[in-house]
Amino acid sequence: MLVCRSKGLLQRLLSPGSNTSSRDYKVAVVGASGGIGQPLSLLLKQNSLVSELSIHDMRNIKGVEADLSHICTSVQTNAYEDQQLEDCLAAADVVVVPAGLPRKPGMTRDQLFEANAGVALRVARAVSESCPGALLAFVTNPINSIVPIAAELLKSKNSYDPRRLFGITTLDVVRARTFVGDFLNVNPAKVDLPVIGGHAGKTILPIFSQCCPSFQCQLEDIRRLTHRIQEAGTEVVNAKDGAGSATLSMAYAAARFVNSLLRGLSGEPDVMECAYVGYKSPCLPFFATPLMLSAKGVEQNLGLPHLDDFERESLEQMLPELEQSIQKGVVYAKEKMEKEECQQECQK
Ligand SMILES: NC(=O)c1ccc[n+]([C@@H]2O[C@H](COP(=O)([O-])OP(=O)(O)OC[C@H]3O[C@@H](n4cnc5c(N)ncnc54)[C@H](O)[C@@H]3O)[C@@H](O)[C@H]2O)c1
Ligand SMILES: O=C(O)C[C@H](O)C(=O)O
Repeated sequence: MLVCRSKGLLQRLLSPGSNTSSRDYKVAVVGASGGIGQPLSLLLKQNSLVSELSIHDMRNIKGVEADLSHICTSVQTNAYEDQQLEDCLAAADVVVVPAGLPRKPGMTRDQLFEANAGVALRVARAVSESCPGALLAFVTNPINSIVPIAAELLKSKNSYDPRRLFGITTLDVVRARTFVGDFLNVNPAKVDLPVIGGHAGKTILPIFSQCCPSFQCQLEDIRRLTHRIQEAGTEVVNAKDGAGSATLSMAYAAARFVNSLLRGLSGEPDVMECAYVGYKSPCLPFFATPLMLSAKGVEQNLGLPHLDDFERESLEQMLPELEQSIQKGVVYAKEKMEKEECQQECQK
């Protein structure tokens, strides 16, 4: 008799590729014991599109599993320790990665590069081995470099599909909605506005000219709101005073993004999110824009929204920094992979 841990997995074995009409997905969370990973797993445990939640971390993952297992939803949770990453990711539909060090006050996101770049290589390699068709979404900072690193690794394994690799920038959108909601004294859930570029300081660019509801205000107010959105992460880092960066709001934003990916996978039409991708990106090889999602991952890159003069000027100003961050990731990945190849040759 065929015994299968997950309904989703059984279905995929019986009719591979049949998932577009199914609502029975396996989601893997890498870094699930962390400040983001735990509340994100809690939210995914309540998602009716998920049948299996596979969680991985280098520490304390069994404790997190025991805790989650006492929650009465039908989502089955399985935990994997450090060396079991490939098992954790086997046949996953979506892999979401909140693994890696967070900032402390005074640090830039780029200063996390050395600590976190290896996470991108390790997870991308495991995805290429265990679930090459999965949608892979990184939370890990510095996002602007982490996604290009993962892309290089996947290319080297012939598993790169730019429709399926994402840097999650949803928190910037969530913040933009919240701050505009406060400013206009309206429900933030009713506010819609795109945020483009990347995810660090001035590379985060909210497009107020496309805000719905539209509003008229002084350029000074737009500058102030833009600056607050660009520095919102630092606001939380400073308020936490050394205890880490945004975790709860990020878990909310990542859970929302994963839900949108799953809705796209399940064939729901018109699912849109802004995210940092390398599929038909305007301006640079990787760029956050509004996207239409589908069973393919990105169905369509909706490109740059219409920009006013202030937004066009801000876009021009961010491009050199974002380009440098992308290049830094690409160079790191190439050098690291070359070194590994050399070491393997030497060992033969
Ligand atoms: N994209 C965004 O908008 C955004 C927002 C907030 C935080 N972040 C980033 O998310 C990351 C995580 O933040 P946090 O507050 O949850 O940090 P945290 O330190 O609380 O948790 C990180 C977890 O990752 C685990 N980990 C580290 N390396 C790993 C590996 N190779 N494999 C598996 N697990 C690994 C750690 O054991 C830890 O449990 C940071 O890099 C942070 O800067 C991004
Ligand atoms: O600010 C950070 O370092 C975490 C995250 O990128 C955020 O925007 O909250």
